[in-house]
Amino acid sequence: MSDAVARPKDLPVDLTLSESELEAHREHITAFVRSVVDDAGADGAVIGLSGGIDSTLTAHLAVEALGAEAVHGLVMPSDVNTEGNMSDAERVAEMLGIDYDVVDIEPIVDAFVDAYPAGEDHRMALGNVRVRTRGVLNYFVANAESRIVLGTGNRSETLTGYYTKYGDQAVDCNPIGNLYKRQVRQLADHVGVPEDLVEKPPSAEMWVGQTDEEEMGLSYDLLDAVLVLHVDGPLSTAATASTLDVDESVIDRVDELYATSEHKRHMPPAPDALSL
Ligand SMILES: Nc1ncnc2c1ncn2[C@@H]1O[C@H](COP(=O)(O)OP(=O)(O)OC[C@H]2O[C@@H]([n+]3cccc(C(=O)O)c3)[C@H](O)[C@@H]2O)[C@@H](O)[C@H]1O
Ligand SMILES: Nc1ncnc2c1ncn2[C@@H]1O[C@H](COP(=O)(O)OP(=O)(O)OP(=O)(O)O)[C@@H](O)[C@H]1O
Ligand SMILES: [Mg+2]
Repeated sequence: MSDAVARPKDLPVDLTLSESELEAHREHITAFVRSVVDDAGADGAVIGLSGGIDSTLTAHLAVEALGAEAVHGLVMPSDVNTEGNMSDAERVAEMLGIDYDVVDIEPIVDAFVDAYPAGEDHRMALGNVRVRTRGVLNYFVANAESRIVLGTGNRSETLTGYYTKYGDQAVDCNPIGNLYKRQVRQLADHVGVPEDLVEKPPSAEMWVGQTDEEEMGLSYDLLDAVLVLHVDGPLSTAATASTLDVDESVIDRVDELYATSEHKRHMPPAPDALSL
């Protein structure tokens, strides 16, 4: 694990949900998924399966909500995904008993690079193309099979903008969108997701070796604590830093992620109507 990741021990903020609270979230989320599908008049849902905890938990709850026959999984490997994650994604589909397809996205990504060769060496731009390509495939299936696209965004990602605009956030709903990352792990454990998947380090897998915590520079547990106390909560920068026993620069970093991602949490703006 990199030294650049701020990871204090024994954080004094406890996000742990009780068993009855976890059960309440489970029922609330499954009811939500059912109502989104019903209100849309859709026949079911489609979800991208990455082998990560967000998609694993969301797929699990979708099957509880809709039944396995109503959920279609897409496993979409690229050249930068590990085989372990892709086989975990297939394992999840098989465990849940859902239909799934494996679609290699690299030829599609290659077509984008052929169309715009100057982008090839831009790691982030190319990673975002991989993410957006999966979004296009999700909607291809959703349109053709009358399904809604299930997103897997959680509150920690939403508040930091840690997703690709019109990529993995291009979805019809985010069932786990109100849970901080730590609570995602807890709920996954509660509903019976295997421990190795619950404990796996989160990765966007947009390039080889990427991990969320290294890129953001702080652990999810610390990030979640700052979000709860300061971004969602009432504490000042100084009070949050003092409560968590971290440097104020950590809080500033989270504030910066929150502020610079504001545009991702809104519909694209247009000028005010001009009355002539
Ligand atoms: N102020 C502003 N107002 C309106 N639009 C603004 C803007 N600033 C940038 N933009 C637009 O947004 C674009 C940048 O946003 P975007 O394309 O999303 O790209 P960006 O935010 O630069 O990168 C995506 C971030 O999300 C992470 N990610 C992506 C996908 C999945 C996961 C995961 O956890 O699985 C994580 C990824 O590692 C990276 O840190 C700019 O090119 C511009 O078009
Ligand atoms: N190779 C892939 N195949 C299919 N879907 C993918 C793939 N990579 C990413 N996705 C989709 O994009 C979503 C966002 O990725 P993200 O990494 O945030 O979540 P995750 O992989 O489920 O969990 P973790 O944060 O633990 O890695 C995934 O939940 C999944 O729906
Ligand atoms: Mg992932």
